[in-house]
Amino acid sequence: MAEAAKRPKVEASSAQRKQAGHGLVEEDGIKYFTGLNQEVSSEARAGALPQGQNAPQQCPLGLYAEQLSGTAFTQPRKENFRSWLYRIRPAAGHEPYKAVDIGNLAPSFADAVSDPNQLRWNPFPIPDAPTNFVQGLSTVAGAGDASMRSGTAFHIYACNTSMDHAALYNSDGDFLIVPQQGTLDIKTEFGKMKVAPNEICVIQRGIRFQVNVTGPSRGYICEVFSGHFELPSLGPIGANGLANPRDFMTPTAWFEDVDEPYTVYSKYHQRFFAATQDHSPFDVVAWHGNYAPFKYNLADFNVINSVSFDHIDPSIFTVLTCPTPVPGLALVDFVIFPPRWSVQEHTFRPPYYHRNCMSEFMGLIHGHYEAKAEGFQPGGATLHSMMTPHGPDRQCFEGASKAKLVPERVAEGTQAFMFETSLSVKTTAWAMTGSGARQDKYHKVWEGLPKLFKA
Ligand SMILES: O=C(O)Cc1cc(O)ccc1O
Ligand SMILES: [Fe+2]
Repeated sequence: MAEAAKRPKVEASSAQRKQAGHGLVEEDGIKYFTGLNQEVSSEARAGALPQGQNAPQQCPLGLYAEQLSGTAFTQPRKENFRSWLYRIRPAAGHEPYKAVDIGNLAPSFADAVSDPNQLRWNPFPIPDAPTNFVQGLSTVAGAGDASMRSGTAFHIYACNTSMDHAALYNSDGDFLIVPQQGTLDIKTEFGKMKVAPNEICVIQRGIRFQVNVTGPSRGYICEVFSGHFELPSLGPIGANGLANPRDFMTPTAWFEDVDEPYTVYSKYHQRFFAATQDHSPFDVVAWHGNYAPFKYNLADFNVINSVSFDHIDPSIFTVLTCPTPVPGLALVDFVIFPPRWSVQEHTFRPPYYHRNCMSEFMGLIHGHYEAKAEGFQPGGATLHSMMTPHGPDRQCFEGASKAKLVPERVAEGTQAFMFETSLSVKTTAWAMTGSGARQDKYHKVWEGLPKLFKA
């Protein structure tokens, strides 16, 4: 069999994805809708959704109707996101929220660290002591202010314990979660999602969710304080390519009717608050709308690149973008560096040396990043802030400037990614010292690049 034919197209759980009736697929025993931000309806009990109206005087099956708005009521129709939830009890029924001191969130970037240096971190440590997803959240970098709905934050989660009888919702923005180690079994108000390394998920503002793990688990989170992630426009690429809409998967309704104490955490102004209630918040029996979490397998990304010469800008690998009101300017682009063929002629093929008016935060899910010989490891990170010069290290430059330019598979068994923001980010004390993961000699990778100039 030819090499290419042997190479699996999809990794991990997507390999088992099956059609499961009209507009649905099934994976790991969970049914999902396919598509992105579509208007859908889902019932975990037949007859639970009212027909012809959202708020009947009495809802079917004795449920309460509740609207969850992801955009202002008045935003234009094609950007208007909201869902109607039909639940056993409304979300409003809980004891008062009290501030709790857990995790390492940065409540503000005003006093965070300004550092224009190239920054790199070893794999962030996963604690040995029992730590759940909420307790294991730490902010690395960011800019802006959640209360002004303006900005972004990059976090690491590192945990080993499930969120038993607990849920979290984020008032500050949307989470794009990138697992690096350990599969996440996520319960949400909209249903369940299983998200393995090399998959990502987006859980939008306000949605209650619970993260369950089976062992040491780590990953990256990009939080956006405004807007929502969407597919990039394809321009002259045409109607298909990059991340295709049908590969996005949204949970179908699932609920638990559990009258036991639950803690609900609220992330509000980048701080945690906790409230108790006497029942599970995962009591949504049916829902309809277009505001719902989703997941995506990065192995489904259709890679497009130069087949003639030169290194194409990494925007060609954009999976999702969170736009600003300025056309073409992202608050954050989520970009990957997937396995692919490299065929460019008379070209220095790795990333070029560059200085960017965007800030580039990179992580590695698995494998080895093409622009760095060593030192950038899975579970670690780099930050090249606005106008911070960077590019291939010396070893990579020397190899690639002399390499024989045959067609070559690059980044095989690898998945690096980038959160690229138009903001100028600051780092946190946790990132710079508390985590113990920062490499203080990173700048040395560019040391000794020889003078090749021939006058
Ligand atoms: O800096 C990086 O490694 C990311 C990156 C990759 C690339 O191919 C071109 C530009 C760029 O910023
Ligand atoms: Fe870069």
